[in-house]
Amino acid sequence: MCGIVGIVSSEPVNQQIYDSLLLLQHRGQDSTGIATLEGDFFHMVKARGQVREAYRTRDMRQLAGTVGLGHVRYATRGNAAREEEAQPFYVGAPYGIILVHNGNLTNTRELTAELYNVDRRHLNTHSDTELLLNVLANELQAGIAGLSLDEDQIFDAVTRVYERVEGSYASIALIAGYGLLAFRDPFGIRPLVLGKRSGANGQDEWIVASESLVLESGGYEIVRDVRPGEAILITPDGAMTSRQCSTTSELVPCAFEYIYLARPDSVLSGISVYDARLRLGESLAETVAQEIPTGDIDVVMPIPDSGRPSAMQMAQKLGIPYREGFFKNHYVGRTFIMPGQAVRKRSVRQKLNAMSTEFAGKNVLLVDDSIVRGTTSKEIIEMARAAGAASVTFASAAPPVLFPHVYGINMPTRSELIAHDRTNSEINAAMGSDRLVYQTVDGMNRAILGGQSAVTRLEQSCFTGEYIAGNVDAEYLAWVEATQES
Ligand SMILES: O=P(O)(O)OC[C@H]1O[C@H](OP(=O)(O)OP(=O)(O)O)[C@H](O)[C@@H]1O
Ligand SMILES: NC(=O)CC[C@H](N)C(=O)O
Ligand SMILES: [Mg+2]
Repeated sequence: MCGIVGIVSSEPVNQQIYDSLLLLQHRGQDSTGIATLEGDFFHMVKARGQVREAYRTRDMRQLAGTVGLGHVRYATRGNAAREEEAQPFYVGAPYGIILVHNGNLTNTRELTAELYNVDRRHLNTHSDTELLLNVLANELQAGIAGLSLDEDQIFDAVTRVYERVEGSYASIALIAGYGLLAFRDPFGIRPLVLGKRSGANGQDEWIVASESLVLESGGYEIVRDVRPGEAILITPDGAMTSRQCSTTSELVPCAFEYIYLARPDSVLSGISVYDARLRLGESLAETVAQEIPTGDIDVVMPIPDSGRPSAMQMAQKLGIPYREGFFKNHYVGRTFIMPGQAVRKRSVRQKLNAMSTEFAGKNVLLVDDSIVRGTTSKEIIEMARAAGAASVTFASAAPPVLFPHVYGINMPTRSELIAHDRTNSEINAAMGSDRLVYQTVDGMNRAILGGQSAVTRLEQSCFTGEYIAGNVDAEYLAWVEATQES
């Protein structure tokens, strides 16, 4: 999961893109980049770290132009620390293309070989985004008849990208001289939302971004989600056209967006993230009520931040007081998306502090959105006990994470998942809790999909092991595990 944004405006876009990236920071903390198109020229600034520390005033001044895009990275392929892998990526031919990508490609080995052996293209990193850009460039090049490029040629090139590339990819590109191109993989695994507003001169101004909250904050009307398998082309003067470029498509958005990744105030594929989290809490409360006798729990407590909506709803449903016992240092950032286990472990302690007065002598029910490696929960349970809790029950609003996630969330190896190959009581023992309750897969589906009909199924491979896109088999998973860099 990364955050992406692209804007076509009647005014300079540098500040708007910066502001949008700040709003998407929760989707990636490794590196960030902004590119703008001024006439036929691109300007680009990329840096490691978070948005606030990455850009200087002189960088912002350099980013002239009324069309642009930006990225915050959470690495899933390649190396989080390598600055050359920060996005956007650029190729000089044909025309000059700059691209950002949220997602993860699954046929990178095949694409790497084809790009070298057949297309004669040089790759300078291990990033799958560089592959995606080169496939797009190659297909654009293949479709050129004369000197210039037209709409049909661009859309046809995207159709060929869909035929060659597997995995998940919500993507935005700038093509020098032509404008902005956005496309979303045929399953729409990662989110992409389209918005519009009227500029000071009456020109239509457009935005495409990972999450709807960016559109609302910029004063854009939410037009719709970019459809799975669709491409959208916007010229610098604000003319928008779209085409369904994939012959097959079905919207199957990633369940983990609703559980953890997205901000609660976003609506993705027509489903409010906040409402989904409330419903996850409601469904989890039903399981808790079946497994734990009433009166055994004194208080329900959330693990901030993402566990909060589910915990609130659980407390209400169970009729047990809701209390906040852990307080968060907001300057630490999200722990799960940090690269490397040592830094993740250290950061949990720096980030959360247990307030003894809330724990002393109490039987607490701690609620988190998910347990992945168990880094957060182990530390937290220890902290709750040290603060005087009489007993600690832990509840996860997501089902056990049993399988690697290969579509844009960095949980690639089975051995690092605390639930892998363990029974519930073994996980409970490994975490150090007195009792452990998980959401069921059915409960999760009902909760996230509840109350709407546009989405009928979710990408939920990390819970079920069923991979919808690409040829993800045992051999592939073993290869991913063996080549994981960060
Ligand atoms: O089992 P683990 O491997 O520890 O991963 C799961 C934890 O990581 C996330 O928190 P994070 O600190 O990233 O973000 P948050 O502040 O939004 O909860 C998530 O909310 C869980 O608390
Ligand atoms: N989380 C993502 O969307 C990552 C994008 C891309 N796979 C990278 O590693 O840079
Ligand atoms: Mg958390």
